[in-house]
Amino acid sequence: MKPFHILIPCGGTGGHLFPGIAVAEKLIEKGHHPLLILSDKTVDREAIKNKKNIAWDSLPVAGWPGLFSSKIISFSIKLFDGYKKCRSIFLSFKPDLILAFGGFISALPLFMGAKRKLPLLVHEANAVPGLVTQLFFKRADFVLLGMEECEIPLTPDKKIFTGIPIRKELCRLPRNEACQRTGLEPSRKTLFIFGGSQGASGINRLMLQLLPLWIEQKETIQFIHLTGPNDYEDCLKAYSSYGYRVVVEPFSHRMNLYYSLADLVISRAGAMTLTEICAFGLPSILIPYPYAAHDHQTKNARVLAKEKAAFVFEESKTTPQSLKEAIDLILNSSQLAKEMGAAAHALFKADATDKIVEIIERCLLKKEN
Ligand SMILES: CC(=O)N[C@H]1[C@@H](OP(=O)(O)OP(=O)(O)OC[C@H]2O[C@@H](n3ccc(=O)[nH]c3=O)[C@H](O)[C@@H]2O)O[C@H](CO)[C@@H](O)[C@@H]1O
Repeated sequence: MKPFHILIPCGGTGGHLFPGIAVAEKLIEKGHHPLLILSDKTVDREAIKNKKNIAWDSLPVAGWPGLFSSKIISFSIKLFDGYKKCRSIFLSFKPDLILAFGGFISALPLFMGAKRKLPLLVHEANAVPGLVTQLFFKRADFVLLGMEECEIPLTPDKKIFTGIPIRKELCRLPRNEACQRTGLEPSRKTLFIFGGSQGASGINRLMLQLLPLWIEQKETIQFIHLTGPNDYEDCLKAYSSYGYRVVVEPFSHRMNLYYSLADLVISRAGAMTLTEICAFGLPSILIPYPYAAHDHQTKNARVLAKEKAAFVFEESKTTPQSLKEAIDLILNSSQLAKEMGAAAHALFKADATDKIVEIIERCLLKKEN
């Protein structure tokens, strides 16, 4: 097959960007030329910085602020600049197909791709379709679903359940090796806490309130806590003041080490995070972000809860005591932990990347003929 140019808008947040990276790496392996379109946000720069082999550009656009928002003027200016930049990317890169992973960054490339009658693929990671999917699903050649539960009013031949592509470096390491590389101990129970790609102040707050309750288990437990940029110092100080064994980072590129060590994950319920929990077959306690659009994180979390793979806690009703009870229940019952992990692993679609690349190539061949 001749090499094609594939434009992949996937910036704005780790949950969109990491699947884009996974597909881009596979496309490069197959001799194609992908170009990722990112946003100007720090999280995008952080996530792409170790991927020197992947070409990317960025658009200066912002998310839709709402019609009556005071940010509507700055949104419009950015949209105009974004339009000009996007047009120049189309002129120089000459894409053959657009694969969009949703989020505000996808709208302009999909719009321009549609105007040029290019094949369009829209990947919807969540259990509820986001704004971009709602705007473009009718025009897309195929909508690719991260979760089968996502309802989109299309005939079954137009929507394909692919799952969510996972970065190839996210593979399990032996516990001893992961401990050596993190300074943690293999014999201790390990809680892995994080809040998606940008941290979660709600989860950080709950954990800080919880820390005094574990003092008696201090010698048998250890923590890995990715805080996001805002609460890093406070969290680090709190763990140190109680003398816990812990790794605290604002953002980490060592997710494979941490998933390999985790006995239990406590996290938000972003779609990419859930896919990774399932890939590693881990039990989890999910605290969905309460302000996510259409409460999609709660619906994502329910997909795991329905299979008894995760406990779901509503942030506003969660107390440190209720959270600790659930954590202790899972950590103290290896049978329960094993069953939850196995239920999570059964939900994992290991061939998501291959399937998406196959669909891309099928669309390109059809366009050629
Ligand atoms: C608040 C909100 O609306 N968040 C959305 C956003 O979340 P967000 O960007 O947080 O995405 P996810 O939770 O799905 O994924 C987070 C990703 O960041 C990685 N990671 C995280 C922390 C870290 O230190 N290092 C690191 O590499 C994780 O391994 C994972 O790959 O996009 C997701 C995909 O559409 C949605 O499901 C989420 O609901």
